[in-house]
Amino acid sequence: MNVRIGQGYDVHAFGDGDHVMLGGVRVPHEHGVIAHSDGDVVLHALCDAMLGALALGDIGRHFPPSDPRWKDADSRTFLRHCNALLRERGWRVGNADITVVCERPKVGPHAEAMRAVVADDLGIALDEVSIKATTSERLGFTGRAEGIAALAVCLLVRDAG
Ligand SMILES: Nc1ccn([C@@H]2O[C@H](COP(=O)(O)O)[C@@H](O)[C@H]2O)c(=O)n1
Ligand SMILES: C[C@@]1(CO)OP(=O)(O)OP(=O)(O)OC[C@H]1O
Repeated sequence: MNVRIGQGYDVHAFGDGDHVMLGGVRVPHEHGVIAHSDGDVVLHALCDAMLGALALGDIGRHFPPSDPRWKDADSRTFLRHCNALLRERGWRVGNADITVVCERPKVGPHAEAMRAVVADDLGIALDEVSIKATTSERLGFTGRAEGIAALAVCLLVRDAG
């Protein structure tokens, strides 16, 4: 079996609003995020990890922020597109591990729903998707609750043939 590895990172600043989208799940919060799309840092970081594993560029190359088609877009559209790019090349995500960094909102209560969305969109098993969270102990921009960040690592697998 052939394998590839990729990593991704995304940040969005908090702004006006009453929820954030995380892993395709609407999470109530006292702020929204400032973004061209729905600003889902979990899915953006994961897309970048998947694209990076095959050296296919980054999310901004595939979905330019200058393109009005992606205004307020559902980031699951990006995830499914990236997954299709891998699948048509014979690859699939073997597993993905994602960490969300923010003081608030609490991610834990929503993590299982996020895992289910990601596993469904990638067509992989639930136990192949991990979503974790940490604060940054009130340090830095996440610690001051100015924004939210996510880091993703994924392994791609392909049957040797
Ligand atoms: N936004 C967050 C941040 C953290 N958690 C959960 O709390 C645990 C402790 O966080 P520390 O930063 O103090 O280590 C962490 O392991 C998560 O389980 C969370 O759900 N949402
Ligand atoms: C997702 C895109 C879509 O236009 O815009 P944003 O929602 O602003 O998110 P970002 O993480 O900055 O990635 C760039 C773009 O691809």
